[in-house]
Amino acid sequence: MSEHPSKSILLEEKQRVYRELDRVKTDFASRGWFPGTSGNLSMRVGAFTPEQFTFAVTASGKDKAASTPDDFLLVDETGAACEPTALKPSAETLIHCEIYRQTGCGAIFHIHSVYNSLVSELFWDRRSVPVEGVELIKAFNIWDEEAVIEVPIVSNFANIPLIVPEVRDRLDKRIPGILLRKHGIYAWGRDAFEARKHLEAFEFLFEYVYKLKLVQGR
Ligand SMILES: CSC[C@@H](O)[C@@H](O)C(=O)COP(=O)(O)O
Ligand SMILES: [Zn+2]
Repeated sequence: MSEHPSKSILLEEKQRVYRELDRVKTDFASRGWFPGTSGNLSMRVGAFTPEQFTFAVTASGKDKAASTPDDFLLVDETGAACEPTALKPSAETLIHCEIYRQTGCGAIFHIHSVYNSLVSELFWDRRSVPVEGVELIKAFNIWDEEAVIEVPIVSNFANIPLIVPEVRDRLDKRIPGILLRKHGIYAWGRDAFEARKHLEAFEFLFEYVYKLKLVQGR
């Protein structure tokens, strides 16, 4: 049997990823994107196949505005810790696992915001948020004139494993994000830079969609 990739991950790579996640965490905390300890972040490390991969993820329930040596841990494709640790991975780690498996992306950022929660409920009946012809759609590398996109919304069960099959079924590889109803968004990209760019674009677009609906009164 071949060695799990986590075993060969260099200490330097792990430290580099932890530092990068810490910078993102500090930035998002300053924007108020982690209310009440919500949200979680992850970045992949080492080799990837859909069957076997490793990623660094935020520990569960931490104050995400603080930086401590206990903020992150490495987990495998099943969400289990790769090293002996007292830390608990994010309660939503299995959602990260599924997104990595489906997309092979390099980073996944999850935040709760008022606008992403509002649109996830306003458009729940159609199970997606339509965004029509807004320039920032280009942040998703979609360049069509007056592009129309639909951002998928899935159920928000308290039992996280129940959410995973819905994520698998509804994830649209053209759209680097998925909403959980009245909960928040998962956005991803090939690296931390791209995942952050996508998340910022989603948050802009959700505020736009919500406010447009409000002023149009429909
Ligand atoms: C504290 S409310 C938010 C949580 O229930 C959850 O949705 C969340 O985003 C953070 O969970 P965590 O286990 O810290 O990663
Ligand atoms: Zn959450």
